[in-house]
Amino acid sequence: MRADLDPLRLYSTFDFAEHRTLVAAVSGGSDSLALLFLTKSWLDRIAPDTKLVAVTVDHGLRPGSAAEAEEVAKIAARHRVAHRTMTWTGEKPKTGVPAAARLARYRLLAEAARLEGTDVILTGHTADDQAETVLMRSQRGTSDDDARGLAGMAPVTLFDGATWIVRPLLGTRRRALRDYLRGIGESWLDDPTNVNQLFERPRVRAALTGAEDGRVETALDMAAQVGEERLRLGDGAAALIRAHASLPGLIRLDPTFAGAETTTAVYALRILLGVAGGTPHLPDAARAAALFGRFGREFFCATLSRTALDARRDGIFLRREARNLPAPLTPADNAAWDGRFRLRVERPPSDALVAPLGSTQAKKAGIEGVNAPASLIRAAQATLPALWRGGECLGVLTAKSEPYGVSAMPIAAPWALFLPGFDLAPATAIAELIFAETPPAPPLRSHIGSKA
Ligand SMILES: Nc1ncnc2c1ncn2[C@@H]1O[C@H](COP(=O)(O)OP(=O)(O)OP(=O)(O)O)[C@@H](O)[C@H]1O
Repeated sequence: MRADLDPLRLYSTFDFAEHRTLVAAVSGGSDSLALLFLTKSWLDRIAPDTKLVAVTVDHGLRPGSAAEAEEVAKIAARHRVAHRTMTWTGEKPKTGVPAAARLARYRLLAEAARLEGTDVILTGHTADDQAETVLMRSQRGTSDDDARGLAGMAPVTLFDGATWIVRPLLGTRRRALRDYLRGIGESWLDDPTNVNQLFERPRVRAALTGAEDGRVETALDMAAQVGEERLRLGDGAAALIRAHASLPGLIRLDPTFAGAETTTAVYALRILLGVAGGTPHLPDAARAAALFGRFGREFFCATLSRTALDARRDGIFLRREARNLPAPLTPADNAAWDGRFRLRVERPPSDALVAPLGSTQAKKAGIEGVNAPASLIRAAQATLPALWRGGECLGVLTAKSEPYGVSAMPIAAPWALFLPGFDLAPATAIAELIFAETPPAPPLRSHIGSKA
C-alpha cells in the first residue's frame, strides 16, 4: 500500500480510545467506500473490538437512490461491516435543495450515531473536496464569513453540539483513493448529482478535474495557512473574551477592551455581537472594525447584527435589540428560540406559550448586586424568553429558572449547528461567558486548547 494511504498515518492525529463504536458515512462513491475499507483494515489491526457501522443516507431525491443504499449495504455485508440506511422522509423544499439535503444528511447521520451509542461520524471528504471548498469560497468573495472561510473544512467539526464529524482523508487526493480501490478489486457508484453543472460544487469540480497546474496544491496551501491563522486569532479572541463578564441577556466588556490589539479585538467583538444577537453568521468585519475604532473615544449607542451596543463610561454593553423577537409559540423540547436559547421542556402546562418577557415584566424583576446600569439590565431581560398563559407571565426562562419544567439553555448561535475545530477556543470561552454547555473534548490525539 502507498505510504500516504497507510491507515496508521491517516489516523495518527485522531484518538478514538474511548470509543467502542464508530460510524462511517458511506454514500457508495469512491471516497467514502475507500474510507470504509481503510478504516476497517485499521480497526482490524489496532482495535478489533471497536464496532464499525456504515451509514447511508437515502435522500429520496432521485429514482434509484434506495437501490444504491441497498448496494452499499451488500458491499458492507461482504466486508463484515454493519450497515444502516437512514431515509430523508417528509416534505422536500422547492428551492435550496442541496443545502436542505446537506442539513438533513447530517441530522440523519447524527441520529444514526446516537442510535449506535457513539458521537463520531467519519466522512470521506478528500483533499480535492478541500480545494473545491476553498475555491468556491474565494470565488464568492470574502464578505460572507470573511477570510476565515478560506481555512476550508476542519479535520474535526462538532455538529449540533453533540456529534463529531471527523475527516481522516482531508489530506488525500481522490485519484489515490480510486487507485487503491482498483488495486483491491472494488468498484464504486457514481452519483449523477456530482456532475450536474447546475450546482456550484460540480462546476468547480469539473474545472479542477485533471488540473495539473498546481491549482489544487495552491488552494490546499492557502487552507493550511489560513487554518493556522484562524487558530491563532481564535486563541487571542478567547483570551480577550475570558477577561469579560455577562449576565443573562447582557454582556459587559470592560472599558479596557478599547485598548486591545485591533485584529484580535475586532474578531472577538464580531463573535460577541453574533452571540448577543443570536445570528448564525458573524457580522461584517468592516462594520465591526468601525465600531471598535470608536471605543475609548466616544460614548454611543449603535445596533449591528440584531445587537444593541451601548458604549458607556463604565463599560461596553451588548444585548439583543428589542425588535423582531420571536412571536409566541408552543414550547417544544430542543427547539431553538431566537438563535440564543435552546428550550428544555419537561411538563409544559397545556395552553402555555413561550414569548419574550417584555419591558413591563422586566421592570418587576430584581436586579440587585449586578455591575451594570439598571436600565440596560431591564432592557436585556425584556428580550429573554418567558412562559406565558393567557395574559399571565409564569416566569422567565433561563438555565436556572424553569417554571413548570420549562427552561432555556443559552447557545452560541454562530456555532450552534457546525463548530469547526479551528474555533474551539473562542467557542469554549463564549460558552463559559454565557453559561452555555462547553463543547466536549474533540477526538484528537494532542488536543492542546484549540489545536484542531
Ligand atoms: N448519501 C450519503 N450517505 C452517507 N454519507 C454521505 C452521503 N453523501 C455524502 N456523504 C458523506 O459526506 C462525504 C462528502 O460528500 P460530498 O462531497 O458529496 O458532500 P458535500 O455536500 O459536498 O460535503 P459537505 O457535506 O461538507 O458540504 C462523503 O465522503 C460521505 O462520507
